[in-house]
Amino acid sequence: MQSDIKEVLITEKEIANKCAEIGEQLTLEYKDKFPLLVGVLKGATPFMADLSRYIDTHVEMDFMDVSSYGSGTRSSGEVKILKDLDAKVEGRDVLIVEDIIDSGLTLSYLVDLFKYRKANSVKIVTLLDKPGGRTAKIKADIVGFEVPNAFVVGYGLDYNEKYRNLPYIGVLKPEVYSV
Ligand SMILES: O=P(O)(O)OC[C@H]1O[C@H](OP(=O)(O)OP(=O)(O)O)[C@H](O)[C@@H]1O
Ligand SMILES: Nc1nc2[nH]cnc2c(=O)[nH]1
Repeated sequence: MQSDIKEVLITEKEIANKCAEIGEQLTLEYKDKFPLLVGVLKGATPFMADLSRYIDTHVEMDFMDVSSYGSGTRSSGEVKILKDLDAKVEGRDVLIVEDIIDSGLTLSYLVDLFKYRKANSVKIVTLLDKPGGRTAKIKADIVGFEVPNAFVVGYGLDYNEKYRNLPYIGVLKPEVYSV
């Protein structure tokens, strides 16, 4: 698997340090608020797992599966709910935990949905931000790293369901992409 990687953009150590730093910030921000952490499946699972262990206050953890990507590297532009939350959102301080904001379509859909469901507050933490890919008007409250306008894989992010289990973020060799 690792021989398919052209370049490592963010190392395992850099990700771990960032999770600790953001976790500390969230601990202060959500002290005594019992926020609802919403992990967006499947890509955000490693970040949700690692980040949550650095938040030293009570949180509720739930997951939602929405998809705007079919197979490959292009957004279909249409967001579908594949799995909804178990938790009720009304009155809650919601923190959406994402692996990446690219076009912004997934997150702008989720923010609107949680506001419609009467959340007390809706914030976004994303490990990666790709501002060059943006089509929707959306900004994360907390960003781990900015990445260039290239398709990245690893640490939850896939290419055709592979590479999610890479411990770092990287870019694939061109010959790996199917045409
Ligand atoms: O800003 P956007 O252009 O909407 O892209 C971001 C979304 O795309 C990826 O999810 P994907 O739909 O590929 O599902 P996955 O996490 O299950 O791979 C990623 O995990 C984000 O949720
Ligand atoms: N794997 C992966 N999924 C994405 N979804 C939106 N942008 C990306 C990206 O760069 N890589």
